[in-house]
Amino acid sequence: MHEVTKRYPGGITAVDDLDLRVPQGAVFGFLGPNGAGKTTTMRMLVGLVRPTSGRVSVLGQPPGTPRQLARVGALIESPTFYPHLSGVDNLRLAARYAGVPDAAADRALAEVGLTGRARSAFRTYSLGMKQRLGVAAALLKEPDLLILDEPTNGLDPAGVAEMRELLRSLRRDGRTVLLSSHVLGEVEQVCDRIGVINRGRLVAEGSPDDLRAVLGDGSLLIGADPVDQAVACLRGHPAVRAVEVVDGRLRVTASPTLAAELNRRLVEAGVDVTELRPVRHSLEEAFLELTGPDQPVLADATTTGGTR
Ligand SMILES: Nc1ncnc2c1ncn2[C@@H]1O[C@H](COP(=O)(O)OP(=O)(O)OP(=O)(O)O)[C@@H](O)[C@H]1O
Repeated sequence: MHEVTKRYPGGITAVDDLDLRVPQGAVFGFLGPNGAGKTTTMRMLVGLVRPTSGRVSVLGQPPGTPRQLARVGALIESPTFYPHLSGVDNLRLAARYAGVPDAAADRALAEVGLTGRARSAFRTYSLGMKQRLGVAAALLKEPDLLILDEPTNGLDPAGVAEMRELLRSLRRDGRTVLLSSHVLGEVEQVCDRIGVINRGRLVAEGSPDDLRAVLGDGSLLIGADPVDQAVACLRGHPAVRAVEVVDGRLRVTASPTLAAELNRRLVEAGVDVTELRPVRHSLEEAFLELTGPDQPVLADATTTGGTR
């Protein structure tokens, strides 16, 4: 999508000049706090909401057309399943509705790991199983793009773990998935790329490592003897922003890529280095920084070869 803005009647700008490209074969995490504009964006991708301005193209086609919808599987609203019917019967109904053979229901159930409970009534499913059945419904048409809006929302830790495993297997199968979440650890663990959205704007985009990197230095933990001499030596280095002593070790605010150089300097200064390891930003820290009140705009949404 290119320069897409959505203003709702009443004046709320839910999406603000958004550029987004999802590379084919990637699991793309769309991360943002509540109200950031994720659902609105996803609804625009399947033609449920019309953008106020800008261009949306999904798999090379405008959203919401029958040809486009045939290639996209979406779990945006909770799907309605009949509580008294089994998982497989619910899916077979959905398959008929989608115009695909019954066998697609069995295949999709296997893909989400529900074959063992296929014949149990939907009402007996845990929330996590219900959610995975929703993903199975979205997979019925063997879509080229799968859109999942907050698939882990409301799940208990076991349900979250199962969903994570499912997302990993979709990734292994080479499926293109756009997934929204505010569950940071989940996105970090299953996504190849992450776009962070805040107040309708893309504030950062890249791999989980890219996101940590753009947030600056990170730090290094160094065990050194004598400590005072090590502190004096490192404070003199132009790329070191701060040195603190924590529990007898040095916490050095500097890029982890400087590890070898700092080690050499210390040794040359006659300091024994007993330990040296990078302390990386967690994605959570990155996310909170990016979605805080004074967040920088770091988006580089110009990746090539996109699905849209
Ligand atoms: N139909 C609507 N009419 C008016 N305002 C809306 C409508 N739908 C969403 N909004 C507003 O647009 C903004 C973005 O909402 P959206 O649901 O897209 O965000 P979100 O990132 O998906 O958040 P959440 O995680 O809470 O669902 C919010 O301020 C929301 O109140």
